[in-house]
Amino acid sequence: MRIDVVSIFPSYFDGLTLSLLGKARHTGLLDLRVHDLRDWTHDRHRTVDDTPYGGGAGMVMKPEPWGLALDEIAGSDVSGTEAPTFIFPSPAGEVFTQATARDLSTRGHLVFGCGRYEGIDERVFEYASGLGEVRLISLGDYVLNGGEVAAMAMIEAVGRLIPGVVGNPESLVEESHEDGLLEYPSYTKPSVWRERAVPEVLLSGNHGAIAAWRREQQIERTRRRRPDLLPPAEA
Ligand SMILES: COc1cccc(Cn2ccc3ccc(-c4cc(N)[nH]n4)cc32)c1
Repeated sequence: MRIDVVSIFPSYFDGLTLSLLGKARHTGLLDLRVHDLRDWTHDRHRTVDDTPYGGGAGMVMKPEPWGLALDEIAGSDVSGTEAPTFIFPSPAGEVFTQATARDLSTRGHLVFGCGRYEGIDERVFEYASGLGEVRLISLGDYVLNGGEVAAMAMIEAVGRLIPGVVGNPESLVEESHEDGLLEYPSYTKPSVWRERAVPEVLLSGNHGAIAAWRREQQIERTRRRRPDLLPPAEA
């Protein structure tokens, strides 16, 4: 998979050289390219923003640099297999879920456009829809200062689903949200820690009992913390 990121703060993404995604980049499983939007400006001050038409507080990101950036990135996709999917983090977008991550992980080329200020000129999204699918995606119902943190989270959630990135694919199945429920509690040695013992069933070697206990824990946790996720049968 190829992922391009466009931002006025490209160093935000230095963290993606570490750990599993860093390894995936090194082995070629993930082709991640980070771009500075100011590279597509042509004035002395490398201007990317201006005042909003209609008035209002703050500044809006100018469409010209974005149009040049998206044209170059979309045009550089030599695989030519499919058009890129453009993802713009936005407080006004669809909410990102594990299902969104699974969907995006099946695509060949993602382009993340990270806005700042009060957002990006709306015509950029309209223009990008002529280059590929456009998705405005929110990380959740809270306000960030820009799209970079949201893009980092989405890139990690999508990147780890690429076959080969996470060593043991089984670990992708049993985790929270994969089966719609929150994951069960985990324990490791020592079996007693500060007078707190590991649940006996986990030491029993009875795999059927362990699986049943874990499922019950998932349902109980989901009922307590995220009743909205409970399937009707378990409500
Ligand atoms: C109402 O508050 C805002 C209205 C407009 C713009 C901004 C700041 N901002 C600029 C670009 C940008 C991209 C994403 C997000 C964002 C995503 C999520 N889940 N929260 N916030 C916020 C962004 C704040």
